[in-house]
Amino acid sequence: MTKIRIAIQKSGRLNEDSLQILKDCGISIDNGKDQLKASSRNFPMEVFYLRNGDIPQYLRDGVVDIAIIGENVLIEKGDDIIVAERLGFSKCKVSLAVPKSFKYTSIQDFEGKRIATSYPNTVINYLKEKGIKADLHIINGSVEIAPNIGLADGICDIVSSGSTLFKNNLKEVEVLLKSEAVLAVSPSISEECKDILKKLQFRIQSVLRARQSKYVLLNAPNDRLNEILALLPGMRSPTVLPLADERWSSVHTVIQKDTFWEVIDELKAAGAEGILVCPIEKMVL
Ligand SMILES: Nc1ncnc2c1ncn2[C@@H]1O[C@H](COP(=O)(O)OP(=O)(O)OP(=O)(O)O)[C@@H](O)[C@H]1O
Ligand SMILES: O=P(O)(O)OC[C@H]1O[C@H](OP(=O)(O)OP(=O)(O)O)[C@H](O)[C@@H]1O
Ligand SMILES: [Mg+2]
Repeated sequence: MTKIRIAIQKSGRLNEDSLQILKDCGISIDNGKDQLKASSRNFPMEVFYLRNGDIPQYLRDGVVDIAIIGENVLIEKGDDIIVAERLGFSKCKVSLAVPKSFKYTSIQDFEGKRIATSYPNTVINYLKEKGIKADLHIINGSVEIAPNIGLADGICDIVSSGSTLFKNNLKEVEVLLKSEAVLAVSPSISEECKDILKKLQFRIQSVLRARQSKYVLLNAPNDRLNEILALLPGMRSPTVLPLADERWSSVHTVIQKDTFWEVIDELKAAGAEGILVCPIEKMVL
């Protein structure tokens, strides 16, 4: 039986969330400690645990069919590789930063300067677009320390909370790209694996949709029901059920997690009571 070969990060920031999304898709993986390859018991899938930075090459060579990888790494090393899904975790930016004391005015300030980075292609392409020439100093980690030890005038690296920049007396001056974990596909994926990928994407989409939504139940006084319903954008329209007390109804619907607090305040103001907000496990449209 054909199995789709998926690469996920062996250890690091993407590992746990990558395994979690597969688990939420109902895919169980037999995972022996220190195993570099594992199989699923209930889905035609083989998992390869690899370094994030090596994954674009494995996709290109067809050693794996798909991968969960930081989009920033794909942009740096695999712009020929297709993104099938954006997965919504490991969100970060790739940015240029300079010492706080540097009076930065524009990208022109990087002309002739030394930039330390682990993302040379990303930096070169960005500077080329802006017509700037700079010297790149390629290092694999602890990039933020480079200006403090006299190795570079500025850096280009991942920024998330900004605390690493802050601790190293640096400030972000240009955002080159925004990234998140993505499901990437090998250019040489077989037709059989494409069918398995379709099934996986269907599951991933249901999981991601559910993660973004909440199931809301509330009691509404009938004389203000229309006002309350107008506040609730449901999947189709809210479900309204009569309560034993005929002056009240029970309203069920799904709302976006992001709009949750705003809507809740408005619902309370409109007379809703006993509001329950529940997580949703899967959401199939
Ligand atoms: N601080 C952060 N906040 C959010 N996402 C991040 C952060 N740092 C890295 N990432 C994302 O997670 C990915 C993996 O980062 P991590 O530091 O675990 O691995 P790495 O050392 O770059 O890769 P490798 O697996 O090749 O050793 C990055 O490519 C990026 O997409
Ligand atoms: O803006 P922040 O929230 O501080 O995150 C940014 C930092 O996170 C990453 O490093 P990581 O912790 O993964 O260490 P690494 O250099 O060993 O990969 C990245 O390389 C930055 O240094
Ligand atoms: Mg890192």
